[in-house]
Amino acid sequence: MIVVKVGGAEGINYEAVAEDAASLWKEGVRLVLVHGGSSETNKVAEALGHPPRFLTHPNGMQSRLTDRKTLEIFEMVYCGLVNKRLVELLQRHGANAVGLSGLDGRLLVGRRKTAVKYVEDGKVKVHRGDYTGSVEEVNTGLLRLLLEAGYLPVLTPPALSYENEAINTDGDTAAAKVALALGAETLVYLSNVPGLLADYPDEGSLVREIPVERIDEPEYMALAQGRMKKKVLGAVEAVKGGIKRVVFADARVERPIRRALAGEGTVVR
Ligand SMILES: Nc1ncnc2c1ncn2[C@@H]1O[C@H](COP(=O)(O)OP(=O)(O)OP(=O)(O)O)[C@@H](O)[C@H]1O
Repeated sequence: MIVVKVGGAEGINYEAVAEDAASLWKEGVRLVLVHGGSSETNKVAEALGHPPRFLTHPNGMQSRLTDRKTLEIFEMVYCGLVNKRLVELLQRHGANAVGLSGLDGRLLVGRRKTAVKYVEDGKVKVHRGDYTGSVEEVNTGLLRLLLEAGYLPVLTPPALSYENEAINTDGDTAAAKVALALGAETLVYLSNVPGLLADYPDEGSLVREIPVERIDEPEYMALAQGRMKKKVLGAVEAVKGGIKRVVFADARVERPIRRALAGEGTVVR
């Protein structure tokens, strides 16, 4: 079983991702796709006159401020535009794909974080009423039902809170939870870069391998900084949880999944 998370940054070759996923599928490889949609969401939000806002948390991480209107725009893009684009392309390439959000059949359930701490002008403040949260449970029964019946699931945030509200949740973490819950051997993260870059955006600085047992060494700790911190630490956690390897690879190329499986990109194991 392979879980592939398709990032939502500019430049993703959806056609190539779908063609590759469908051909693997037809060869009998069991596959679940999870996708993002961040850059399209930003564009649609601008166009609808509700521009994106981001909060910087005390630990330096950033997240999208998600009020009710933002959540609705997020759903339009993730569950609508991006999910259906992938399902259509997969169907065109012969895979019987089914697109589902975390809400459908309680596929991804988690805790809503209504009060979010953020930093502004050097001060820690609290933003209330946010529709964000993290996935804690995956409905593997529903996923197995689909997989066993020959469908290719295409999953997207939002998740469902315990109070049955939609919550914006991080796609990378959701993909890791799905991979762990299904006992996948490989988790692939595709985005618009060749993998993890030690000196972003210099593509020549691609990190080929991160051995999890050496993550505490300064050379590897240095990689777990800024925007990449969540990705690196999330991958380490996934491997520690039982996934054999996590590969960060390029989604701008032909056959992106096969290349990742061949070890092109950053391999965390
Ligand atoms: N050190 C780094 N190595 C690689 N990529 C980096 C690094 N620092 C920042 N990035 C950026 O991180 C982004 C991660 O891509 P990804 O598509 O997963 O975005 P995302 O915001 O997680 O998308 P979504 O939330 O829609 O899934 C890339 O677009 C890349 O440009």
